[in-house]
Amino acid sequence: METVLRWGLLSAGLISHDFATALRSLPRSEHQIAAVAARDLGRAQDFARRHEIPKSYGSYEELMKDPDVDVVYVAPQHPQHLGAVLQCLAAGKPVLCEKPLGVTTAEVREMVAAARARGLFLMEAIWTRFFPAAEELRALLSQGILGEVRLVRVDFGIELEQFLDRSTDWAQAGGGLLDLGIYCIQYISMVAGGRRPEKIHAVGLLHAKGVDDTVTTVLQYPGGLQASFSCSITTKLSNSFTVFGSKGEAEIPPFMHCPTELVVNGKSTQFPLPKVADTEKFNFSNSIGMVYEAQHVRQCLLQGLKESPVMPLAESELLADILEEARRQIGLRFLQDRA
Ligand SMILES: NC(=O)C1=CN([C@@H]2O[C@H](COP(=O)(O)OP(=O)(O)OC[C@H]3O[C@@H](n4cnc5c(N)ncnc54)[C@H](OP(=O)(O)O)[C@@H]3O)[C@@H](O)[C@H]2O)C=CC1
Ligand SMILES: O=C1OC[C@@H](O)[C@H](O)[C@H]1O
Repeated sequence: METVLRWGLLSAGLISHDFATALRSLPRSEHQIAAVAARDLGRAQDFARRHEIPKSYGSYEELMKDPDVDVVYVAPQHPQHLGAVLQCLAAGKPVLCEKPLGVTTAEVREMVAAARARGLFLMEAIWTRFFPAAEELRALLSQGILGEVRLVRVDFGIELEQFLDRSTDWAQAGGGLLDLGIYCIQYISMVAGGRRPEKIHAVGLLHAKGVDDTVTTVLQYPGGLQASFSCSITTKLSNSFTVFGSKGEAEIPPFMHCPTELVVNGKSTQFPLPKVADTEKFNFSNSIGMVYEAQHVRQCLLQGLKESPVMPLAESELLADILEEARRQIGLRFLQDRA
């Protein structure tokens, strides 16, 4: 593969706009956007004009056949990830798919198996892990700076119901767990070294529209590590993440899902975002930070990797398992859940 990575974007939606804006801030010798596809050609064309993308398609399938696309960024809403990812893999394209990779564990395992069967790269876009603050925390944990890690607390609550229709759309697998809770679980799993919890207990309030409104879950890992998280689409929470160990504590303040600060035993270190022109507007907080995951994907592909060592496929499966068990315990089922 040439050193320039040519992206194809599936969807002309909100996060796809942010990702395109972030990609355009990177050196063109390393990242270019070759094409965008949307269900509606007109919207794809408008998006392409906005982002100076040479090609636009009115169907995802057309983009997947484009030989000028090296990797596909899958960014429709949750329920559309499965079909798009499987089609991309069948077309021989490596994939970066937005979180959550799938709505159910069965969906995630189907995508993982397809990627492995075809020997193609697949990564769930848990962009948080690629921020310098998160990388620094991983390094400190591996050095044992906090001693034996004993307890993790994290929460993610935003009043999404007030401005994001999909957050309360049951048919689109809305709610807090899949959209926001996944960020909490990925931090807990990162601290736990990707190990499987031995106990999961979830309590939850369901929203009038049938999705999860606010959920609190506790987990226990072999060896005694305990973790708790809360997520909400109706209540603003602290949106911070804290790890307590036998020798100290580390905290990532809000917004922990796109971190620019790490506090270790009271000492703060800032990790400023890359500079971007004031004229560039984003739909979500700190989206310029999507450059980190894009650069990671390029490095993985240049090295011929089939999955990310930082966000491995087995861990995407584990995140899906934890999400599904929490949903089961609070009585939340989606269309995609098998009988
Ligand atoms: N990493 C991050 O920080 C963020 C990640 N995300 C993730 O990205 C994904 C998209 O979120 P967001 O951009 O806010 O979503 P949008 O509401 O912008 O929808 C994205 C696209 O999904 C497709 N779509 C929407 N509704 C339907 C439907 N009913 N049936 C079929 N397709 C539909 C459309 O694709 P088309 O354009 O082709 O018509 C739409 O443009 C989610 O999975 C979310 O978890 C979202 C926000 C932040
Ligand atoms: O990934 C996300 O991060 C920020 C939230 O506002 C958004 O709904 C979610 O999809």
